[in-house]
Amino acid sequence: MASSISMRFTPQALARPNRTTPNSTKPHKPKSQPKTKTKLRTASHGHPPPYLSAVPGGDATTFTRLPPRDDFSLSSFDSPLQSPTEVKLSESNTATRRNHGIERENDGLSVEEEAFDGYLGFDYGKFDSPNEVKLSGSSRATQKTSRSKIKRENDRLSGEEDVLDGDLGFDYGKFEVFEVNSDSEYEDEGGEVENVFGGDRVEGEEVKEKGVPAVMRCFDRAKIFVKAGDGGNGVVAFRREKYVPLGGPSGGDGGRGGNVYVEVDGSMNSLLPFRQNIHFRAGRGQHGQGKKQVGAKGEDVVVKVAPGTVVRESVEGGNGGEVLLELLYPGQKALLLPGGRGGRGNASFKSGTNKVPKIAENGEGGPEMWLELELKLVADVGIIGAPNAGKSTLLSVICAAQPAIANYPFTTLLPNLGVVSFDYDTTMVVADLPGLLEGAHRGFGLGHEFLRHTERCSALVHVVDGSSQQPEYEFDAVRLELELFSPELAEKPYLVAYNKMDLPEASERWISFKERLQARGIEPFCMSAVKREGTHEVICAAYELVQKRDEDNKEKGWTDPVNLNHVADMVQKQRTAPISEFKISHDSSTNSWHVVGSGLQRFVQMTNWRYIDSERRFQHVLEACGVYKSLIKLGVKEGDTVVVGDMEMVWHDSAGNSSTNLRKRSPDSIKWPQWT
Ligand SMILES: Nc1nc2c(ncn2[C@@H]2O[C@H](COP(=O)(O)OP(=O)(O)OP(=O)(O)O)[C@@H](O)[C@H]2O)c(=O)[nH]1
Ligand SMILES: [Mg+2]
Repeated sequence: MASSISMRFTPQALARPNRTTPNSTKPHKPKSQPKTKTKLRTASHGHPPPYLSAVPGGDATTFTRLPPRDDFSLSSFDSPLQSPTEVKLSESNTATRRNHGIERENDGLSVEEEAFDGYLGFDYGKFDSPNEVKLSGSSRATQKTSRSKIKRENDRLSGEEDVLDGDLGFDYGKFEVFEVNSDSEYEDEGGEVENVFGGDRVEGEEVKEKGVPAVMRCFDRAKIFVKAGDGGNGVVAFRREKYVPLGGPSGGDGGRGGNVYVEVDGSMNSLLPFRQNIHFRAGRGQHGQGKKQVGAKGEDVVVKVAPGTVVRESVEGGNGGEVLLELLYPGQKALLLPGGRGGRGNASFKSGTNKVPKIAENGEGGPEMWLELELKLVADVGIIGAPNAGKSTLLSVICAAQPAIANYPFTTLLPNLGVVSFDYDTTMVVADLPGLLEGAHRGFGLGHEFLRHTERCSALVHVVDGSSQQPEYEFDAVRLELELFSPELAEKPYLVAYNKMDLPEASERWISFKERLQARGIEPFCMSAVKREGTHEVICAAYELVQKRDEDNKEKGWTDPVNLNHVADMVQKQRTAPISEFKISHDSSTNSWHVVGSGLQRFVQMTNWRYIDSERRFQHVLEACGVYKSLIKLGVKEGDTVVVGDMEMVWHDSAGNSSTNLRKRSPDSIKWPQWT
């Protein structure tokens, strides 16, 4: 390819969520946000507890730590003086959470908040005073969802009032953060240890891990509910026509329920649309009608996802269950859940022995499940490194991508993709990831959230900031974070690119850095991304690693999973489970017997108890598949409760006519199966 393409997950995309549902075919209509004015409630009475009193001196490190993620709920938010605000993914306006008043007084520290909007970004560039926290934000007036005021007074500094243009997410663009010491804890004047960012942190307790704010989580993770359509019911009908006596049964079958598909939409680059729409239900089949008319099929539902989406079964309390699908390429379409079969009408039950059947089935229930979607970038090479190392600069000089570059950490908040073209045939996708901090695995910074995107990369380029105080320490810290995140990731082939060689401090340290790494068996590269020197060598070496990896994979016989419909196949297999496969368990305390088997369960669910013949058929099937025999063998007694599927029945020892052993309880006590 002569020209390079670049894709970028723009923060603006977060600020203006796409309101179209993934399965919608309607053109996108921007909806105006409701103008909710959220006035900040400040604790104006009395003095709130001191925020910080004194900052003990700490050893300066080359790393600047971000506060733990708990700071997204500043202690003032947790204050009992203020009404708690619930944040839900479904809420389009997340700004309400952030627009609560903050008022603190403190002897040693002033905290000033103006606005939270836009997206996450720490500005360490304005890193003035070691004991001052400033939170301020520029107004990104794309969606003025709410306006709030934060007034802050301080014993030393006069308060300042600012109007918030509440938007999605934080704008840390002008977020000035003081250098916190290693534990984000400070001793106040009384000598007590206090958590800077509020919360009930107990000494020695692990730093609470928290995800990024909802708006960012939605970018690459989502939880959705899918349900295939139920089948339509069959009906009992008889042909009535002039001059046609005894027209016979003519009840039609119900229609099949709609299927649930998952399709890769090349135009999507995030899972953000799932913020608005998380329930996907296929239509149910129509009921059958007289004249042997079969019900119409239910409408299918197509869940559209971005390329690189991993679909997992959601496990309660777990971190995602088994991987069901990995959808990498646009156009891939998987049948996930097939709709339920339509119930048969009485025309289908006509036989030589029963010419006037008064029986019809319910439609089969459509399966349903909660899914966890995770978007992983499909990149060949991932650029990793500490914040401000020059990762984005490297991406910008090797391809046409134009990521934001600035001289402060966390310029890159979301991964940037770029396509590097070597010649017409050879291209390579490179991802520039947000910077990694020491402690990232415990939730510091942003980079950790995006590390999983590198799981698909064949190789990593580790950019080291040569101008930092201790480049080797920086290198080791990032490597350690990789290992802590995932040992497999740390085993990926990588190369080290020592950057900013144009700066004298970097070139001075290069020789010692190189020698130390060589002693460890690593051959580092040096480059100046800004001057485009040495970058070509780095990227060519990365390409070689990618090629080598691909060849290794080919040798191992690695292939993409071909059958995308295997979940649907599994469902179908379960459906065809023979009715004679069941297990019986006995509860002696209640004298009840539970007959469990997926074939039987399905049979009970599809039995329409409104028709007398249905019950007769039910008894007959239970006898034929050996349930009666097994129960008698296990010692069932007169009056015992027998639960088959959802149906509760009572056992009667009736000699001779064994087919009526199981009878429904008196109408009041019957527990009817739930179909809806
Ligand atoms: N002198 C010099 N400066 C560089 C070089 N490469 C990058 N920079 C500067 O370093 C600063 C940070 O560069 P970025 O590319 O934004 O760094 P990054 O690693 O993407 O940073 P984050 O996205 O915040 O993690 C910018 O001011 C760049 O101009 C280089 O080779 N020489
Ligand atoms: Mg960057």
